[in-house]
Amino acid sequence: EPVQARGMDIFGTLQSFQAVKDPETGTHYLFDGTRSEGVHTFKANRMPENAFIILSALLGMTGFEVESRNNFFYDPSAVSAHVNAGKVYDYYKKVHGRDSLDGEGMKLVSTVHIGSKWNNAAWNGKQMLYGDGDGTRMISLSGGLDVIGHEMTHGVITNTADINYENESGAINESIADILGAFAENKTGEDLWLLGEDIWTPTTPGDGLRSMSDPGSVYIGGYTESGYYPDHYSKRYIGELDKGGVHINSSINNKAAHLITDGGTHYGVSVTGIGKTKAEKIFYRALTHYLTASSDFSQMRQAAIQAARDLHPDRNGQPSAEVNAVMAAYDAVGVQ
Ligand SMILES: CCCCC[C@H](S)C(=O)N[C@@H](Cc1ccccc1)C(=O)N[C@@H](C)C(=O)O
Ligand SMILES: [Zn+2]
Repeated sequence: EPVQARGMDIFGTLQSFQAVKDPETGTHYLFDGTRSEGVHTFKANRMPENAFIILSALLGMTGFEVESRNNFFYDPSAVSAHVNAGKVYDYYKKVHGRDSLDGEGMKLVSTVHIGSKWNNAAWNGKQMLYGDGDGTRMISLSGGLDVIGHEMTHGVITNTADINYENESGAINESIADILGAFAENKTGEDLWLLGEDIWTPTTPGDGLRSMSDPGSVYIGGYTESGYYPDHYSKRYIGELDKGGVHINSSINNKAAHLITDGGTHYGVSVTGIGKTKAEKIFYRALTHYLTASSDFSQMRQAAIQAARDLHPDRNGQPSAEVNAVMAAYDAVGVQ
């Protein structure tokens, strides 16, 4: 039956959350039945990540129940994954009126300790998977609320536009995961626009895996001519690596989202920001009403403009400030 349980998250913060107790054995499980069909968090058995990703997708393998003693859970990665999944569930419910990833309350399944020192997290079409990080480049990825928002947004994408995961479509897929993941984390200031800042390079503060506000400030190595993430369509990566640069070119659309929200002048184009509350609804509506599996950057622009027009109609034949911000932002990053 449902019980209030406690445990330490990866930052050593005591968390209190929903779990269940097996009346026969008295064992507790990381299952929160208060959010639709539930939030269930498991641990893997150090199986290599590629094997686990495939087998869990094919066979529905989820790993093992997380053990506890006297209703206290001692696995910080699992506690972080469990608590953060609940927070992202609440974000989609409260802000977008969406009941879980499929809109019908589907169970949220996460498994932590995937692979060994794996510096990544994934969505395998059915559940979220989190690595522990190698301790230097990354720490347990389930500690990043924007990471969990990113992976769960892939779940929303699967159940809506189901955007392809390569080339321009893949970059849009990745960018929507970053945008709604960052908005779910709902930080303020520059931290809103950094991805993975809480679990990235524990000894270096203020950095992240990607920056939405200034993509070109983050070094990515030899993928691009400059060695930095692109912040304009003319600088996009064209090649085979990273499935055609899905984690590279996503920065172009991320920058558009930053400009729509906060405004700014980018390559001489000025945008008047409209704020997070409007921006997140425009991107959610673009995803759920206009994007498709093969959407490219140009179609992302059109989808965002149409979503903005739906939510903020023209007046006297003139586009609203919101529609103008979307058009200007895509002009600024060179997407027509
Ligand atoms: C092997 C399967 C790889 C799946 C890639 C997943 S969806 C992904 O994009 N993961 C994010 C994790 C993340 C998210 C936000 C902040 C930090 C890290 C990601 O960006 N992965 C990078 C490291 C990559 O796969 O290149
Ligand atoms: Zn992703």
